[in-house]
Amino acid sequence: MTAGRETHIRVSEIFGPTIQGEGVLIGLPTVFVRTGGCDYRCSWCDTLHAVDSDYRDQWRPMSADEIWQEVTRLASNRPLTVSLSGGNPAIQPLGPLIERGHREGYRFALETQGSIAKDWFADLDVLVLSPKPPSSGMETDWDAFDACLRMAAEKPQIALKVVVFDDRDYLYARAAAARHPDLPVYLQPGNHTPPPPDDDDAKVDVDGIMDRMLWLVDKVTEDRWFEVRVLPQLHVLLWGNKRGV
Ligand SMILES: C[S@@+](CC[C@H](N)C(=O)[O-])C[C@H]1O[C@@H](n2cnc3c(N)ncnc32)[C@H](O)[C@@H]1O
Ligand SMILES: Nc1nc2[nH]cc(C(=O)O)c2c(=O)[nH]1
Ligand code: SF4
Ligand SMILES: [Mg+2]
Repeated sequence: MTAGRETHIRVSEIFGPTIQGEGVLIGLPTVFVRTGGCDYRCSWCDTLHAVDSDYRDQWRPMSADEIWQEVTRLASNRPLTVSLSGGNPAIQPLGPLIERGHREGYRFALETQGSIAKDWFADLDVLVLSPKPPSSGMETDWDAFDACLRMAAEKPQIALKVVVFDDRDYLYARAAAARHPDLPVYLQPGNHTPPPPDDDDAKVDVDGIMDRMLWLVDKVTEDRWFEVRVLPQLHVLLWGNKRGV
């Protein structure tokens, strides 16, 4: 691998401004930089076009400079929060991009499952850690997760976000929250109708997601779990399974 390639970031898509549809920054205008490639393969992943290597030919190695030009063009040079997602963006060398954006007054939030720790996590403004519950088919490596927290070194704002499909997932979320009593926790009802990567118009069962949302609200209130927040994926309610929003 050449030195140049090591500094390049594999990008699946850059889009926005839109609003952040999930978790701690919900509703906030943002531009997304979605990287390509993931060390996980969750059974219900809604972003397979940035995970499955079948879509590799759609991912482009870009320099921090090239990405920055596109972000600032989309934002009309008005500083905003940039959301880094994927795939697993922690695989990519994002440090120089964050440094560049900070110099121009932008903020950075990152979404990752917590399986890979990077020293540049400490430069983020917001770190969203989204460990994966049993329904995903993935196993959580809590040592790796703890390494992510150590790398963040209490500098960014940190939130836990757990997708919940069923009772086992809910119990997993409770255990994850108990393990990290100082972190704010967001529960997100799973979308059981994630898009096949090639079908932008794939229908979403919004009623089904709302049923799961209501079930989750019942669970937390019955359990007197009063520190948690329960939020649907707002962008899915607004735009369904459409890509790039
Ligand atoms: C596509 S992932 C990319 C970032 C990173 N790989 C992660 O999982 O945190 C962004 C967020 O979408 C969530 N997500 C993925 N598929 C979903 C689905 N079918 N329903 C609800 N949330 C989903 C993930 O759990 C994660 O919190
Ligand atoms: N609007 C909007 N909000 C989001 N929050 C997390 C997203 C993601 O796919 O990581 C996402 C996304 O794709 N769009
Ligand atoms: S970790 Fe995130 S991007 Fe990777 S497969 Fe799971 S939900 Fe999709
Ligand atoms: Mg998404």
